[in-house]
Amino acid sequence: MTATTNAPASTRRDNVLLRFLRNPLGAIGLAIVLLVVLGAVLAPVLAPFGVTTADIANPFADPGGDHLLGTDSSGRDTWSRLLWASQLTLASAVLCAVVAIAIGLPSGLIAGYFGGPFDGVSSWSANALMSLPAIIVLLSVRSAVGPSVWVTMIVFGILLSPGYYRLTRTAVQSVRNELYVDAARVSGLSDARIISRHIISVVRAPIIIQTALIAGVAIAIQSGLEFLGLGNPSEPTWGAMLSEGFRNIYISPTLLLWPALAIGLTVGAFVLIGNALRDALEDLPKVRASRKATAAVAASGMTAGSLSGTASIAVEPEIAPTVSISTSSDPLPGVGELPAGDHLLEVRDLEIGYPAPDGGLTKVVQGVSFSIDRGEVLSIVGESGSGKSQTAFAVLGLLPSSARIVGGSIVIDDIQTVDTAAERILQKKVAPLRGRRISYIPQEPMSNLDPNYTIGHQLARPMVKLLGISRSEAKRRAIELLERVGIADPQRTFDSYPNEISGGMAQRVLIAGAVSCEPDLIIADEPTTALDVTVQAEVLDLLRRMRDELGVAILLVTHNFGVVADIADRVAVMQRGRLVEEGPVREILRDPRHPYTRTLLGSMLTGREPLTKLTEETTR
Ligand SMILES: Nc1ncnc2c1ncn2[C@@H]1O[C@H](COP(=O)(O)OP(=O)(O)OP(=O)(O)O)[C@@H](O)[C@H]1O
Repeated sequence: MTATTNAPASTRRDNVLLRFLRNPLGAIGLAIVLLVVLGAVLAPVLAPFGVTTADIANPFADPGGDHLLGTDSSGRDTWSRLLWASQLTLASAVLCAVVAIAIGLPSGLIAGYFGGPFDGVSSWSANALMSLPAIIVLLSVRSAVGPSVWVTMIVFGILLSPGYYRLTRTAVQSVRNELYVDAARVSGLSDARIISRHIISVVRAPIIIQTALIAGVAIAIQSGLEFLGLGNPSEPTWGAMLSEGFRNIYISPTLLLWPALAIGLTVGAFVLIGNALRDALEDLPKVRASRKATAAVAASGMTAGSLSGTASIAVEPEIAPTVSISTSSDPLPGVGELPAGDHLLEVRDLEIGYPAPDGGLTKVVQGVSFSIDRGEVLSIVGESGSGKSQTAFAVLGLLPSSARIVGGSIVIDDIQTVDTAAERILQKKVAPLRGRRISYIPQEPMSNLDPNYTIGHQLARPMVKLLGISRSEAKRRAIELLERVGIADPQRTFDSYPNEISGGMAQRVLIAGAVSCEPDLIIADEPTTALDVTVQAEVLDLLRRMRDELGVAILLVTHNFGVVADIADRVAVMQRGRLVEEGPVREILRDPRHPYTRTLLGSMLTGREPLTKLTEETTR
C-alpha cells in the first residue's frame, strides 16, 4: 500500500512540462521549432523582399550587403524565400498531421472501445492502407491531379492515419475493461463522456508524441518530393529551394546549404521534441493498478475506527429495516408476505445464465429472491463463485453482454429493469438510476480511480453532471465529503492523484463518491477485502455511519462472516447460485440451520478455542 499522504499535491501537467523543459535536447528542439514558427508568422515583416521579387542583374550573389544569404539563379533573395517557404512547409506538415489524426483517432477510439464489426472493418482498412507503398501512391496522385502540396499532404495524411488508428485502438483496448472505467459507467456517465473523460486521456500523450514525429516525417517527405522536382514550381518550399541549390551546387554551394539546414534542423527538432516528451511522460510515477484481488482477511475481532468531520448532505428519511429473502426452489418464511413494489429494491426469482460450449445454458444464479428497504444493510455471503457478484451486477445492470436473464424480475423503486422477453436488463431503465439512485463501492479501490485525474476532479464531476450543481459547489461538497469520511487533510487529498494516496484512503474516497449523489442504495462488493485489518474496521464503521446518517440502504457482497457480523442487519447465504438460508444476523450466527452456513461459520476463528494445545504450550 502506498502511503504518501504527506507528499505535496502536485499537478501532473506541470510535472510533465518541467521534466520536458529540463531535458536540454527537448528544450533545444522546442526553441528551434518556435523560431521557425516565429519566422513563418513574421515573414511579411522580416522578409526584405517578396517571394518572387527578382534582382535579375544580381544572380548567385554572395551572402552580405542587400542579400543576407545571397540570391538564387534568378536573383531572388534567399533569406526572404526561406522565410516565405517556411509558411508553406509548416502548414503542409500541420495539414498532414491533422488529416492523419482526424481519421486515425476517432476510428481507433470507436474500434478500441466498442469493438464489434466496426473494429473488424476498420482494422482491415488500416492494414490495407499500411500495405500500400507511400511514395508510389504519392507519385500516382501527383500525376493524376497535378503538383499540389496540399493534395500531396492530404493523401500522405491518409496514408499515415493507420499509425494513429493502431496506437489509439491498442491504448483504448488496454483500459476499456479497467475497473475505473467500469466505475465511471456505474457512476452514470454515458459512453461518450467516458471516452472523452477517461479514455482520451490515455491516448493523449502517445498521440502528441506521434504527432511531433509525424510532423518531422511530413516535412521530410514533402521536401523530398519537391527536391525531386515533383512539386509546384510556383509555390516556394524548402524542398524546391533545395532542388535549386543542388542544380547550381558548383556555381553557388551556399544555395544548397540554407534550405538543407532549415529542413535538417526542423525535422531534427521535431524528433527531439517527440523523444523528450516520451521521456518526460515515462518518468511519471507509476500508478498501482493491480487487478488481482488480494487475499481475504478475517474481519472478526476488529476494533471500530473513529470518524471525524461533518457534511451537509441531503438525508433520506430513515425507514425501519425490513428484509426478506428466499429461493424459488425452497421458499423461505415471509417471502409471500412481501407485496411487490413496497421495497426500495425487490429481486424475484432471478435466474442468470451464460451460453455453454455445448449450445445449452449454464445457470449461475437460480431463483434468487430478496428485497431491501432504505436504511438497512443486507449482506449476501457465500464462497467464491456462488453468484454473489452476478446478483449484484444484475441489479446494477452491468452484466456482460453474453449474460441472459432467463427468469425473474428486478424492481428498483417501482421500476422494472428486466425485459423478460428479451432476457436482458433494460439499460434505458437502469442507466439513469446508476450513480444517482444506486451507487457502487468496488473491491479494489485503487483500480477504480482513474490515474489521470485528481481525486477532487473524480469526486466533483459526477455531482456537476448528475446533480446539476456548479463546479464550485461540487468542489465544496467534495471537500466536505472527504472530511466526512475521515480524511485528515481533505484539501490536499482533493488535489492529489490516486497514486499519491493510500489504499485505505482510496476506499474512503470511493465511499465518499458513492454517497456524493445522495443515492438510495449502495452496492458494496467486498469493499474491505483489499484492505488491511485496521483499515477494514474503519471502512465498515464508516459504512455504518453512512447508513445511520443518510438512511441509505446497503447491499453488501462478501464471503466473510466477520464482516457480516460487524455491519449487516440481515444475511443471505448463497451456495452454487442459490440462496440457502437467510435471516437476521444474530439468529443465523447463533443458530445456523443449513449445513453450508455452519461450514462457513466454522471457518471463523474468533471466539473459538484453538484446535490444538500448541498455542498454549508455546506461549508458556
Ligand atoms: N462472463 C461470464 N461467463 C460465464 N460465466 C460467468 C461469467 N461471469 C461469471 N461467471 C460465473 O458465474 C458464477 C458466479 O460468479 P460470481 O462472480 O457471481 O461469484 P462470486 O460469488 O461473486 O465469487 P467471488 O467472491 O469470487 O467474486 C461463477 O461460477 C462464474 O464462473
